[in-house]
Amino acid sequence: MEPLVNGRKNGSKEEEEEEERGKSRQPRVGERRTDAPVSVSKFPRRDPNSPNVMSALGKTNALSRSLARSYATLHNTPSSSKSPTAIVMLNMGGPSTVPETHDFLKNLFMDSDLIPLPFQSIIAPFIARRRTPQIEQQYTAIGGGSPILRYTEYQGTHMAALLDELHPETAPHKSYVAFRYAKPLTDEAARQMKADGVKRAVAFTQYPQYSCSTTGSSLNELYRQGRSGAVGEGIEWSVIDRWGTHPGFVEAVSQNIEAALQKFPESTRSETVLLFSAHSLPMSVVNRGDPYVLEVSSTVNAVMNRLKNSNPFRLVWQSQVGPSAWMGPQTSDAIKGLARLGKKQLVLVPIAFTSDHIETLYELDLEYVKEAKELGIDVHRAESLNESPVFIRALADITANHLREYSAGKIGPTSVQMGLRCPGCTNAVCAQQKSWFARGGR
Ligand SMILES: C=CC1=C(C)c2cc3[nH]c(cc4nc(cc5[nH]c(cc1n2)c(C)c5CCC(=O)O)C(CCC(=O)O)=C4C)c(C)c3C=C
Ligand code: FES
Ligand SMILES: [Fe+2]
Repeated sequence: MEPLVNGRKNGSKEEEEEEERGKSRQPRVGERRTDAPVSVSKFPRRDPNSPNVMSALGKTNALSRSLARSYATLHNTPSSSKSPTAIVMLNMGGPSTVPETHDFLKNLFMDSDLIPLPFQSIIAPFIARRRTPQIEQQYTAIGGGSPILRYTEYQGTHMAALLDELHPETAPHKSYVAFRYAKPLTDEAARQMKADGVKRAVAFTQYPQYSCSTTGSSLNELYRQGRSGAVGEGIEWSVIDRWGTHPGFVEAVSQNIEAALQKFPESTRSETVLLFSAHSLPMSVVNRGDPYVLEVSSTVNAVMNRLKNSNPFRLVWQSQVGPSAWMGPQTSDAIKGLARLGKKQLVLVPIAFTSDHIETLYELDLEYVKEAKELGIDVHRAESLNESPVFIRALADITANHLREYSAGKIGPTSVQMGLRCPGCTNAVCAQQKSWFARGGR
């Protein structure tokens, strides 16, 4: 981002003209819009000739100014004395620095919602210790840690700034990061919310597609914290539990795919295979009735519709851990298979995670891209959503719609789909969590 002066850039004539022109166009991230409800058309299509999404959207002085206008909110300091509406960004997190890797892995292997192990409290620390050197080496290779916290904070603060304008009735809004395995953990977010005197909170999963091993685990933890009073008393909770086919999210992903496709010669571009890659799930979880595989497939379908099926595609699965059976085909095997079938051009598309992390920066960029190149394939990866203004606008749109419909009594605290447990679920906490949130956290 460009440097800001007192939260606002020095105004130039060019900027003023841009502002004047802007009165007749769609608002950009952080810009005020009071005349109409948020709609799909506000997720602008990118210019296929421009090099990246930011410039296509006009990463202009006006955008910098509009972001600057929200500077106080960026630092998450609600300006009024009214307690903020909390938007709790749920995600797994990652070690921000290499030495945090062990604690991250220990928390991860201790989570029986993710990996149920016999004698978990004894075996989990042992596995975490054994796995730490290899994973530390991967975080070192991607620059010394996971960027998930940096991106989640960026996305959350910018989303909250937009929300103040899109839904002033519940302003001020403040985003809180609640990671499941890395700092800031859910209890840290709870402490901050309690200190801020929060009375209304939205649990907003940052996994677009629902899995009981990801969003479900985060909600179980939030339920434990909420029930214990750690977040404060008398909070009214609601949940945004999935949004894998939201038009703004689909648009943001599609724009990044289009940008990657531009890197291929026009004459052969349409032959490029789009390989959507999502974190795999153990077959035991799939067969329990977990909705993730179906929901990731729905995202892919929506993206391909938005791209007017311009290219052949497959959905493949990466990052399986351990010896048990996982959802396939594995990304690595799919690349080898496509090479064998004579495919020469490939775009790898991360589809189940919204910011860069070890799977994109290490597994896709360092392992699979290298592997594909060695097999004679020209390969590019679609960028992760990271700081995409189209994506941040989508986050704000999802939340504003949720708050609006909830206030109007059109929806309850949880989605209809969230009420249904997996047919094979034997986890009592899932039942307690779902009914606690369905009562608005009471
Ligand atoms: C949608 C995303 C993810 C699903 C679904 C998911 C399921 C899942 N994961 C494991 C085990 C591990 N995952 C690990 C890292 C990791 N997982 C995801 C996302 C999903 N996991 C991400 C984004 C990351 C990396 C975080 C980062 O900062 O980069 C790890 C640790 C790394 C390693 O040891 O390989 C494990 C272990 C299971 C068992 C599972 C489904 C049950
Ligand atoms: S495992 Fe899916 S609801 Fe419990
Ligand atoms: Fe994982």
